[in-house]
Amino acid sequence: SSPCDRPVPPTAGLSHDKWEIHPSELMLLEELGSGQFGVVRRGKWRGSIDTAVKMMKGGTMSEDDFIEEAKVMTKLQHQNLVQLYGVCSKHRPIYIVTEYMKHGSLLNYLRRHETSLIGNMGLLLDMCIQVCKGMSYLERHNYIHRDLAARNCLVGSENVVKVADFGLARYVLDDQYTSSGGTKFPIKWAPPEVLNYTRFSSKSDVWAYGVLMWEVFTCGKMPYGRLKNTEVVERVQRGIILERPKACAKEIYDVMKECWAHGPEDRPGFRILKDQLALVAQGLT
Ligand SMILES: CN(C)c1ccc2c(c1)CCN(c1cccc(-c3cc(Nc4ccc(C(=O)N5CCOCC5)cn4)c(=O)n(C)c3)c1CO)C2=O
Repeated sequence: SSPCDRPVPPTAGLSHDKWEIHPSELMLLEELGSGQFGVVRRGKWRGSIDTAVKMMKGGTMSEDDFIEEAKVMTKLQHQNLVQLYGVCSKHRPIYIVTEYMKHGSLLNYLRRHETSLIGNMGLLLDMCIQVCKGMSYLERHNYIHRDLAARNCLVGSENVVKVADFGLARYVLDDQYTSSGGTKFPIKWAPPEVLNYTRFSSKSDVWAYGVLMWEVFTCGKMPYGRLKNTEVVERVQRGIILERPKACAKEIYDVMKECWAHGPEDRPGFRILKDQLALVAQGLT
């Protein structure tokens, strides 16, 4: 697309480091929760722009590497990706400033609205399609999420769903999270090649996307229930997959099953998935 029809990131022209945000232009508001890197607060930027501000707790992130990567991340712009506006990196703790999504995580949204969502297959499918569009954009830019799950997607007004925190897994210092043997490693969203060789790719994101679809059609159930991580690893390596959720039509479950092909090369890419889900959505109307 030509530069003129790409939205100019609001950080443009701020300073020669256009991804650098001046803390004086941020007004910090209520706490939204805390994640891998510490507390996140809602903020107003330049008086009017709604933002979420991650305030990096010391020792949680390899900050210099992230600040370098932030320059790339601010260029990833898509209506189904939570936009990184910039960073405040001239002080400690550093701040990561992103677009604000008023309904919080997709996982909590699904659990909070289960009664109104469970019968609405069209809406659940639309949420999956929005995530697929965001992931298809990342795939096109050879960008791997590494921790795609409903907890890492966010919901805005009018049921807009966006993928958040893509690529951040690379900067987490907690090895309980980064090593596949760690207690915080997302085992239940990981394919065999990640469990065995931590080999991440857009095709391992596709496996995780299949699990995210399962989360959506169960309105936020925990995959594999209360099975221990060791039991899940054993099942996944033996090719046992998640069962079809009651609220999920067979042709939607067929797409989920494609995402769980044992070999990454046998899984479709997000572009293909997008087309398949669009056809299923047409068939539903
Ligand atoms: C390494 N990986 C994968 C990471 C790293 C950091 C994080 C995450 C994964 C995911 C979790 N996380 C995190 C932590 C805290 C906040 C945010 C977080 C929360 C937002 N929004 C909201 C809005 C409302 C509410 C809320 O309280 N409610 C209750 C009432 O009904 C409406 C919803 C919560 N969050 C938001 O817009 N962003 C951008 C980030 C986020 C998401 O960003 C992180 O900060």
